[in-house]
Order: sequence, then C-alpha cells, then structure tokens
Amino acid sequence: MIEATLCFVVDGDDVLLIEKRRGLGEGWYNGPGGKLEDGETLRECAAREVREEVGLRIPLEALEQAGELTFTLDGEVHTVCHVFRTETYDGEPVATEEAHPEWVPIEDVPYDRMWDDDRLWLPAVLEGDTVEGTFAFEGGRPLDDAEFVDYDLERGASFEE
Ligand SMILES: Nc1nc2c([nH]c(=O)n2[C@H]2C[C@H](O)[C@@H](COP(=O)(O)OP(=O)(O)OP(=O)(O)O)O2)c(=O)[nH]1
Repeated sequence: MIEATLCFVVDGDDVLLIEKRRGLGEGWYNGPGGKLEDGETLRECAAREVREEVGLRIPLEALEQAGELTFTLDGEVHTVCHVFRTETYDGEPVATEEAHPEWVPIEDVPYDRMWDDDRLWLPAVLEGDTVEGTFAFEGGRPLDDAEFVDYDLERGASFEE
C-alpha cells in the first residue's frame, strides 16, 4: 500500500495546479504531491513535494488537513492519499522536470483533464470543507489506466493529527 499526499495552495479565487510531466497521472492536472518517504510526517511530505515540484515554501503549521482518500484497485487498497489545503506560501511557482504549475480560477478547475474522481471531492476541499472517501478502480495496473467504477464519500470528516 502506498501512502501519499496532495496539497492545494489557494490564493484568493485561484488554486495552484500542476500539469504532471511524468509518473502516475502524467499529462493530467493535479495538486503537487507524492509518496511519503521513510521517517517523515504527512505534513513534511506535503511541504517537501510542493517545494520539489513547484519551488514554493509552506510552513508546516499552515497546512490544513482537508481529506483522506483511499484508492482501491481490483478490490485491494492501492494508495491512501492525505489531502492538505493552505493559503500560506512563500515564493513564486516555477516549472520543474516533474510539474508545470498554473494558477487556475477555482470556478474553472479542468476536471475533464484530471483523475475521474476529483470532481467528486475537490470542490469541497477548495471550499474549505473536509472529505473522507473510498474510490474503487478496476482493470489492473497502473492505477491511471484503470477504470473508476464506484465510490463512497463523506463531507465534514475530522482527522487525527
Ligand atoms: N487528484 C488525484 N490524485 C491521485 C489520485 N490517485 C493518486 O494516486 N493520486 C495522487 C497521489 C500522489 O500524490 C500522486 C502519485 O504519486 P507520485 O507523484 O509520487 O507518483 P509517481 O509515479 O510520479 O512517483 P515518483 O516517481 O514521483 O515517486 O497521485 C486520484 O484519483 N486523484
């Protein structure tokens, strides 16, 4: 099972998305994020991924826990993804080998160029709500080639630190 984070940086009416240039979800829009490394906390992972992928610095205490998403593939847990939201950052986004950053109006988030499940939970996260859900994919690896078939989603979730 993979443990990963995603981080959505909100500035006024805009959110910072990346066009992912390699790896899982290549060519799609997402928030910066990636896999948890040994010995780091979820917040450290989220801040590191934002720094590595788009060059922004985020104080750990400014990261709000906004979601816990479980992705299953053919009936088994594939990834648990911890979603963070923040309005605090330092620096300007820069493109890297991994990601092309883009400020996008929250009203115009390109859900047709994102993972199929994102339209179900990301609007709530961008409104400042919290979500907890399970999203079922079928059809074999890799996850981004599998078909999104079912989900269970709750808003207003609370998380243990
Ligand atoms: N928005 C969204 N993100 C997802 C979904 N499924 C899923 O794994 N992700 C996220 C979790 C991670 O942040 C990211 C994949 O991790 P990653 O970026 O480390 O993957 P990678 O294959 O590029 O790995 P790496 O070489 O960079 O370590 O995609 C989904 O359905 N929606």
